[in-house]
Amino acid sequence: MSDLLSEENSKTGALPPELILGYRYLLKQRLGQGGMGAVYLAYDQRLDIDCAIKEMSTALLKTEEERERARKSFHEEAKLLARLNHPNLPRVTDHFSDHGREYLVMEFVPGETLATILRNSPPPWPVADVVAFAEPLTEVLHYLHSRTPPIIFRDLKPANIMRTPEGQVKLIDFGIARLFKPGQSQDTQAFGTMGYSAPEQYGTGQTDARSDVYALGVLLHQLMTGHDPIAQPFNVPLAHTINAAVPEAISSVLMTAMSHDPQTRFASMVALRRALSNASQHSADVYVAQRPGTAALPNVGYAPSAQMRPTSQPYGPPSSQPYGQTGSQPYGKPSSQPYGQPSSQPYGQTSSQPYGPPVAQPYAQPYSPPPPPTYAQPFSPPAPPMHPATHHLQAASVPKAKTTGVAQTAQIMGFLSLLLTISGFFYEDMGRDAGIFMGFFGGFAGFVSLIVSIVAISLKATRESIKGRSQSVRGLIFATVAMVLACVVFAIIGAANQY
Ligand SMILES: Nc1ncnc2c1ncn2[C@@H]1O[C@H](COP(=O)(O)OP(=O)(O)OP(=O)(O)O)[C@@H](O)[C@H]1O
Repeated sequence: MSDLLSEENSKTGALPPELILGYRYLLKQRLGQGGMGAVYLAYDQRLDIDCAIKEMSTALLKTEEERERARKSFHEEAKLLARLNHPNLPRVTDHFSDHGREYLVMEFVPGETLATILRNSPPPWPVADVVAFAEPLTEVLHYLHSRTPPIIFRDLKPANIMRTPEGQVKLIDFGIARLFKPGQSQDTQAFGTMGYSAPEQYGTGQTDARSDVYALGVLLHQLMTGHDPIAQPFNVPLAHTINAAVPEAISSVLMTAMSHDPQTRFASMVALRRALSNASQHSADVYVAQRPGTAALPNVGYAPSAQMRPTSQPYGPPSSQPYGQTGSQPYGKPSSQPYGQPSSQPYGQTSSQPYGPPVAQPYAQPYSPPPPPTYAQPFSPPAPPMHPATHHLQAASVPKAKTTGVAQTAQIMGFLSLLLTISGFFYEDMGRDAGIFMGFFGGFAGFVSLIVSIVAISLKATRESIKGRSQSVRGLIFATVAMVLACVVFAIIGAANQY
């Protein structure tokens, strides 16, 4: 034991269960192991709750000066992280040093990493689910970018995103471990994962919010197409050329996000989110066409599905990450491990492994590469985010004419009835009888369009189409106003008649 904790021992992740760290945290099991450190599930004896503890060692750093600098930066960054408060980030609650190692204590996030989810439910996922999944990510990244000073995540990838059984998404790795990697402590030096990280992270360029925009673009592209970004970093084909179910408008948004030149990317998460939302609204009819056939992972964005519920683990809350399959890659190096293949360096293959043998990962649905992509337009200047003419490319087979047709009729009828009723107000010019006729006819037409609007809203396909929904609601409003105005016209004409 003393050997495991000796300051010379650079190995992390070897602490046994039942060990008490910092006079407070009872170790339960190891959750993951990366290049620079390990993460444990522990029990906080003071607060009576589970927590996750990240362990990092300074032993790889050569000089005492470097080690001291890393320790100092670690405690400074830990304090910065402790000030963060966002539902999509685990709370950082403590940090301490013990036997030459540094520890960061944070909220334990039950559930699975996106890397694990992808192995069990390989992409492509339904476009609408990916857009829903992107929402909390854009929110939390915007939160980080709007801190003072801004926090750039810089290593957004499936292994650093967790999803709780309730469907909540959390970013888990702030890259604090880079401080313990020789030569990686400066912002200007390479830090990230090849394939996901923006080109400027590997050159002399300074990273900013747009570097995270790039990584999110890559991730969403992977979820919508199944294309492995690690295979050919910085050369991602247009999403709709790999998966025809991706509307061109969304494909174009992703291309803008993944532009090589940060200047031509979306400037912020807010801009990316807005563009995605616009593109998906305009493609709403396309979604209706896609969803029945492509629901590979229903409700992946928020609601827990049986597929994603963690299996029970010997120690308390579940970890679906078997030992040795961290899914994370050393920073700055291209990965040689595509998703869906087990790690080539599993822990626990020897009997001396403190945590027992590794759990076999069920690779029931191994990653199958997408059809050979066409690199027809790799990184040509991004097209404008929306192409209205192409939004209906996939919609030929949708019962669109019927559904949005009803909604459209409701809207037009409602509007006409409103015009008729309003013209009743001009009875003095038209004559009393014409005014009564307009009021009566407008009110009656309003009543009919009210019924048509209610029918439109009750149709499932209309409800699923954003355009259909808004048309029916407009029809409903026009019709109601027309009926109310018709009553007003009668009242006015009636009153004028008495005098
Ligand atoms: N707060 C947390 N709650 C639950 N599990 C966590 C938490 N943080 C990390 N984990 C688990 O530990 C694994 C490794 O975590 P993390 O990504 O922070 O370390 P790493 O891959 O070693 O990172 P680094 O890139 O910093 O070396 C994750 O894949 C996840 O399964």
